[in-house]
Amino acid sequence: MDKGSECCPTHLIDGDGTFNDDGIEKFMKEVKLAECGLSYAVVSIMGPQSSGKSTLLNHLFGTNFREMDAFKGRSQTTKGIWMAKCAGIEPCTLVMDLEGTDGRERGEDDTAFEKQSALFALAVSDIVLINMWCHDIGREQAANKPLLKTVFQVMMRLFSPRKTTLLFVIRDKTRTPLENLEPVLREDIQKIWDSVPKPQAHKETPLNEFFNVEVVALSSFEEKEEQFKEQVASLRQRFYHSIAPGGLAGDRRAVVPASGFSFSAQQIWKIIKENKDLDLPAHTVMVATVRCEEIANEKHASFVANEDWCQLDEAVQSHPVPGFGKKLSLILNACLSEYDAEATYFDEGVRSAKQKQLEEKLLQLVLPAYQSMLGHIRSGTLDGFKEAFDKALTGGEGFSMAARNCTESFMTLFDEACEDASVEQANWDTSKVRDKLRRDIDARVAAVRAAKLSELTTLFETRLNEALSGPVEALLDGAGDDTWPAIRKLLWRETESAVSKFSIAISGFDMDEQTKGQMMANLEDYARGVVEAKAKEEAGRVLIRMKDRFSTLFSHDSDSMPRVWSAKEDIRAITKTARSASLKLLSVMAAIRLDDNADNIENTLSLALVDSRTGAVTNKSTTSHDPLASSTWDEVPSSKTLITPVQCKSLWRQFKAETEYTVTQAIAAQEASKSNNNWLPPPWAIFALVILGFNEFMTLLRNPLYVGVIFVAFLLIKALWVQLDISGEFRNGALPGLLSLSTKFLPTVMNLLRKLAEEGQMPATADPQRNPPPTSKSFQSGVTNNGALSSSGSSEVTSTENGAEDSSPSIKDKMT
Ligand SMILES: Nc1nc2c(ncn2[C@@H]2O[C@H](COP(=O)(O)OP(=O)(O)OP(=O)(O)O)[C@@H](O)[C@H]2O)c(=O)[nH]1
Repeated sequence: MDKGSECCPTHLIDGDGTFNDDGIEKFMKEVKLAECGLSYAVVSIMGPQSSGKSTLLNHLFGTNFREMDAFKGRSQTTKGIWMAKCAGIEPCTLVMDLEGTDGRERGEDDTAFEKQSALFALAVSDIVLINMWCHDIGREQAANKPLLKTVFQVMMRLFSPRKTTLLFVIRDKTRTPLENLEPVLREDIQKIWDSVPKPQAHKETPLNEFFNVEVVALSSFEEKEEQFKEQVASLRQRFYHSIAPGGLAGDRRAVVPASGFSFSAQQIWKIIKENKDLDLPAHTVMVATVRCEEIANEKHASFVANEDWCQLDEAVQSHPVPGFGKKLSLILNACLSEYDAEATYFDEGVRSAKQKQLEEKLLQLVLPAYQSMLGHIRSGTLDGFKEAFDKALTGGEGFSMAARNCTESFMTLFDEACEDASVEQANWDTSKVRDKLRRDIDARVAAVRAAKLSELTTLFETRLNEALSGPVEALLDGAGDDTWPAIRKLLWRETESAVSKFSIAISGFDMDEQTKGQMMANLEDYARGVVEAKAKEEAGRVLIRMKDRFSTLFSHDSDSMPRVWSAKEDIRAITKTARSASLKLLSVMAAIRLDDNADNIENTLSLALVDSRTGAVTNKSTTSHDPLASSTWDEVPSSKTLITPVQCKSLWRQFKAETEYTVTQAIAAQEASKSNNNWLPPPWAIFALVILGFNEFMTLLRNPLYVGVIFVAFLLIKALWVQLDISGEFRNGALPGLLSLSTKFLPTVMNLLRKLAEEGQMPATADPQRNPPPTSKSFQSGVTNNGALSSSGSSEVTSTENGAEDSSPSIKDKMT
């Protein structure tokens, strides 16, 4: 017999009924029971004390249970329950050596432990060996009868018990063949079965529904050791593949997977100790629940510590991980597969429920990482969209087309990326993230659209501003009858052109007609606004413009040459024309006329401010009705009024006051011109003088002395004329001129004579070469010097001289 490798038996339950938790765990690890799944069997042996049970097990299974020393006498060696692994038997077979029954050590009445251990053995074992002496068969007082009774009684306490094989091992068989012994034994067993009180449900249940009864007889180990060993070797064969169909083991209902064996045994013993009934199927579920839970927790913990998962989790915090879904699914699958592999033999319902729980727990654990991944995908897609959209717009693609194409392609990219990130085990919904992305993309499109439209609007507004401001200003500057029609024409033309170009420019923005119409209307309004603003601006400068226009027309003739206020100029008519032109300007500036509505402003103004019959300004304050005493014009809305009637009146008054001086100056200049030009006698008098004075004139010409005297007299008179500023004195009238001259005449003559005397004395005292005698030229310059001297002595004279120069160029001409 091949005993294989022996290992030390473990004391599973001690004599006091204490379960050896640590011992069984250690034992399970030693024999690697957890790896066996359902491929293991449990055998236990019961029987009277010192009936050679340990001896049989050691020979049968190659175990190392303590045997009683034959030479020391029959006393109890096995206390409680021991467990060992059978050597060299497949599948893995565990064997339990139970404390012998009927022991003197516990006393006659202490059968509690016997019952408990019997129930434990029946609950845990597939095969129960019942060791009995051959000579007990058929005996009324057989040692194993109470044992069998106990076995059958406790069997009733197992709900839906598994069918256990009871292998009766008849020890020290006699010459009586087994064929004769077995029926007697079975009869004994049946009798005991019948005598056992059963619950109502099992009153009629036959023995073979609970037990497979097998019988084997062995020779005495002590007397016929060789035969004993041979028979044991033969019996051992029956334990090979005991759990296979038709094997020695009973049915395998409610069998606990090997990894749950220790826990199951522990719980069964606990229940037995508490003297409760043992519901094996419920127990199996309980064991499965606990074990599956344990396995699931172990797998969860190992997943948390899994290196691949940790790396993936860390990576996804900072950046998107390509193939995230596949990688995570693989790690999850590996973990769940490990769970399945370990929990596979436990109750199906419990196992799958726990697997689901584990899966949920794991998915809960990885959810934040998945969400991070989705966040990366969303933000990455949005960034990509922005870039592609901007590029498409820069590349000249139409706005709507670019928005649609980019949106579609990037939503598809998002869906693909989500697919790549999706975890096989989870059915997570990405619609919320997708919706958010869609909203972000739409918001971006809307923002870009608003910016582009605003850009376009600003561009067209700037163009309109440039196209309208200058020309409108120029048109208003030359205010006339055609000003507003021309402005209207300009406005219409520029607006039409701008609106049609704007319409083409915004056609790519896929806008509804209403919005489009509104935008074009806004542009039109803007154009009108530009014109109106310009008109307002010009209206603010109307007084300056009026004065400019007045002075331009007043001071320049029809050829734009500066006027000389000679006598022939009609100042009154010129003033009237210039004022009318200024009034025209005022009437043009008074209101905005972009709507081609006729108004009566010009007429009202000219009637109210200029009296056409007399050409003089009418003083309306004296009349009963003043059409300008109003703040609105008839037929002109106040929004279109630039200068109200009252303001016009006030402006006109100011204008008049400020231009009056110019007119006065002109009149004065003309008067001066007239008086300057009147010093010569009339032509007929000159003609008469020539005719009548011809003889005297000829006499003078014939006598050079006369000519010299006349010349000196002329010079003297001329000097006096200049000194006395005779033309200047008479400018203010004849009488004031005569009075002024009468007071100045004598001193001036005296002064002249004194100068002449001084000049006459000089040749006698001075070097005649350095001071030559005065010639006619030096005398003339002396006159000039006198004038200069006089000017230094009398500012009045200087101003008079200057005045003469200014007002009478003819005098100047004569002087030169
Ligand atoms: N007559 C007889 N004696 C045997 C046989 N086998 C073993 N013995 C003897 O019986 C005595 C008890 O043997 P164990 O194997 O210790 O018996 P046990 O039933 O395990 O004893 P406990 O564990 O104390 O209940 C030993 O002295 C053995 O030599 C047998 O087949 N026939």
